[in-house]
Amino acid sequence: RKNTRNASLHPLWQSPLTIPGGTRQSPINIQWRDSVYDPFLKPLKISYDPTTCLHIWNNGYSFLVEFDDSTDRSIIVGGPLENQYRLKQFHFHWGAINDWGSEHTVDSKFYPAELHLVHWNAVEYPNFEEAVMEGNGLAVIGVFLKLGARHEGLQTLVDALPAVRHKDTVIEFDVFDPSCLIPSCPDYWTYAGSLTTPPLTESVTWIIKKKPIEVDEDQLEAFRTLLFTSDGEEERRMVDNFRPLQPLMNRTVRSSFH
Ligand SMILES: NS(=O)(=O)c1ccc(B(O)O)cc1
Ligand SMILES: [Zn+2]
Repeated sequence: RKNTRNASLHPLWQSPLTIPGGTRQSPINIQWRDSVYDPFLKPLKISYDPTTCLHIWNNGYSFLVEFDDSTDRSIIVGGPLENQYRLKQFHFHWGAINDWGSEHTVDSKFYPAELHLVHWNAVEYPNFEEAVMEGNGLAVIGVFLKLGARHEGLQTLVDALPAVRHKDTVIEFDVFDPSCLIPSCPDYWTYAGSLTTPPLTESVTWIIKKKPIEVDEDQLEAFRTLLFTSDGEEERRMVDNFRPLQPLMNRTVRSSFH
């Protein structure tokens, strides 16, 4: 029988690789020499309250650490942002092997994994679901992970992963300060983009940190022990949960540094 599968569907998400009519899709390759230094970009100010941490869960795409976003206790402000944004969750994307795994690339180089800290514009919108639909609704900080020294802050997450091995499992996670996962170097790139998993809405101001954090092989391997599948289903290892690169189209990537 002719393969009638739609070749442009991404195997992982059974969704279009590109949004028809999409002009600001993510992820993209960041060509360092094409990025434009913007002297008006402010430093990004990050203030998280570790007690807003709620739980870790496996949603079948990644594992997410979710936060209480009912108040302004965990927020970011400044950088390219006109308002302050509330932290809702963070999660990762990674590969089956260390040669790939990140969603964004820098000069076409993949990192073995990428952290996304997802925030929404609580000044202009009543909740996350509304903000997801708006061009300035979300701000996601991207942090690259590279193979190196063991990351003690990440280890507390890694130790919890066996409890969320299957899709739709969740465990309580009372105190965690995600700023330990963000490099102290203030340098970042920023551009207008989208969510990288469905609903792929073009509502994200991306803030990609120039410096990666270091994690060790065992910590990356721990990510790869997670499953896309629910308990009782045939096991499929959660790896390569990153979206293919999307066209830059009519966008400029700005840098906060020379
Ligand atoms: N991978 S991502 O940070 O672009 C992202 C964030 C949130 C959601 B979502 O809440 O559906 C989807 C993708
Ligand atoms: Zn993501």
